[in-house]
Amino acid sequence: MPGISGFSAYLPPHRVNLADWCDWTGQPAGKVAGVIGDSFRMAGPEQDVYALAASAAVRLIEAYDVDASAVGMLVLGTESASDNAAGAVILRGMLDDYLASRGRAPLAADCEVPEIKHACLGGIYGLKQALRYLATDGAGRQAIVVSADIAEYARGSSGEATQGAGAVAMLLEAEPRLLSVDLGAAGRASRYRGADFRKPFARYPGQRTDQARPRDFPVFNGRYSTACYLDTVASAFDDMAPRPDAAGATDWDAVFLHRPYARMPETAWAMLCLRAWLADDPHTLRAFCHEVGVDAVALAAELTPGRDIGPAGDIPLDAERYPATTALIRAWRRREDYRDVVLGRLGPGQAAMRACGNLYTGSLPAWLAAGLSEAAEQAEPGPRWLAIGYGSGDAAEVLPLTLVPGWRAVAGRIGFRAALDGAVDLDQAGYEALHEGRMVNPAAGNGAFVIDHIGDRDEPGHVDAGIPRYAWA
Ligand SMILES: CC(C)(COP(=O)([O-])OP(=O)([O-])OC[C@H]1O[C@@H](n2cnc3c(N)ncnc32)[C@H](O)[C@@H]1OP(=O)([O-])[O-])[C@@H](O)C(=O)NCCC(=O)NCCSC(=O)C[C@@](C)(O)CC(=O)[O-]
Repeated sequence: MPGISGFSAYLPPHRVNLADWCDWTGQPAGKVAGVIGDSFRMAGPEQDVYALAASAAVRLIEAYDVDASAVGMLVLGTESASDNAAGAVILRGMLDDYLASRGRAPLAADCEVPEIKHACLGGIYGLKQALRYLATDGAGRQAIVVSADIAEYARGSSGEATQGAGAVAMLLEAEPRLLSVDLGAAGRASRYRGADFRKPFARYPGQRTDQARPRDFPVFNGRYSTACYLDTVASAFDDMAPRPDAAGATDWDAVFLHRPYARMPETAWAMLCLRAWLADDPHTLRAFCHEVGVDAVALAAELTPGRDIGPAGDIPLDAERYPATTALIRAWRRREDYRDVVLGRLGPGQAAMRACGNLYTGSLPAWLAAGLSEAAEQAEPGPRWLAIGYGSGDAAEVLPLTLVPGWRAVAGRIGFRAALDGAVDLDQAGYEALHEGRMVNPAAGNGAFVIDHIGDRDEPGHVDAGIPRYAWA
């Protein structure tokens, strides 16, 4: 069964500490630390998403001594594309230049180079495409999948604390050295709803200039998007074929979910656990509902995926959309068994992830990489892992994974903690400057791609206006 043989991560050095950000903005530090995390990274104007992606891919090639000529597919999953023609081929160009500068062979001439977009799910869709390639016409080859994004929200919006930037590259093989991926047992779901989270161009073709937005930041209904996440993840979970080695619906050794901020995966997993509890032992769940004053019938209705979650709008989950579920989860958090059943099953690597922010497509691969790095230092982690990807718009994928024999030595090469090193903390002026696309001290470099210059020629025979040229610095 094909799967994952390596991970590498690249995060740009500019860092915003959320405690500082709370001081600058007057947001409640206790809530932000409890719900969101510790910090996030920002790309400087000298780095676009292709520079981030190539920086992660170079780390992968070096860490796993990849023979680029054996790579038959290079996929880029991103929702931060700055070129609407092609994307992964730009990444390919940077990798070929890097390899040539070291006297090494370029990527194979027959390497496929798709860029895939579906909000935060593009990298997981890319992973599935590459696994199918390895299982069919790409037999005997390797594939690289890079998930890279720059997650920015307008200042003053509810998403501002959940920004981030970075890239995670994965090496895939038919005989994986870290995790096999059981595509045959995977679950998936998608549906079209109203405006949960979109990124229309700042000025839509044909739109009047005075109606244009200043930047193409996301247009989103934050709290509505959390309800979409919960509902579609539950649908994809139900779509998963039962595995013979999984005793119960939630009987996994470690679960990893798309992680826009710390609390979101916890709530989603707690809800999936409640559904399993309702199916396996409705009597004790009803008794618990009674004890804490939650309507058990309303709870059962809320736990059924695919129901009408109402129109988009800024309503908290505990108001009209999931009142019984959130009340019960809050009560469950105070019980001892919540620690084992819910928190104890969420994957390792969470402390490292609190420092990352939302990496959009890179968020779930980063958690897997952080989890493997941390698990490699633990006694004997259980082998049955589950990855749950989600992308607004909205769609979810559930992938059963298995740690393969010998994974520990290979996980030691991921070095996720090292990828977090070298951060440069921003002050308020620096944060605001970067957010507005102005240069503060260029912090990239020391082994990363940067934009060297942007072409400006627009004459016959010499047209490169707007096309970035990159340098390895
Ligand atoms: C998601 C929101 C709206 C959350 O914004 P918010 O203001 O934190 O929302 P809230 O008021 O509903 O509170 C959330 C939690 O904070 C708790 N809380 C309240 N007060 C306190 C306090 N004093 N101390 C401690 N905790 C406190 C509150 O009780 C609740 O916890 P719960 O018990 O329900 O889990 C915001 O972060 C946002 O707009 N984010 C951007 C959108 C987003 O991340 N959506 C997530 C789902 S969609 C997704 O993941 C896809 C995405 C975004 O990554 C994009 C893509 O796919 O491309």
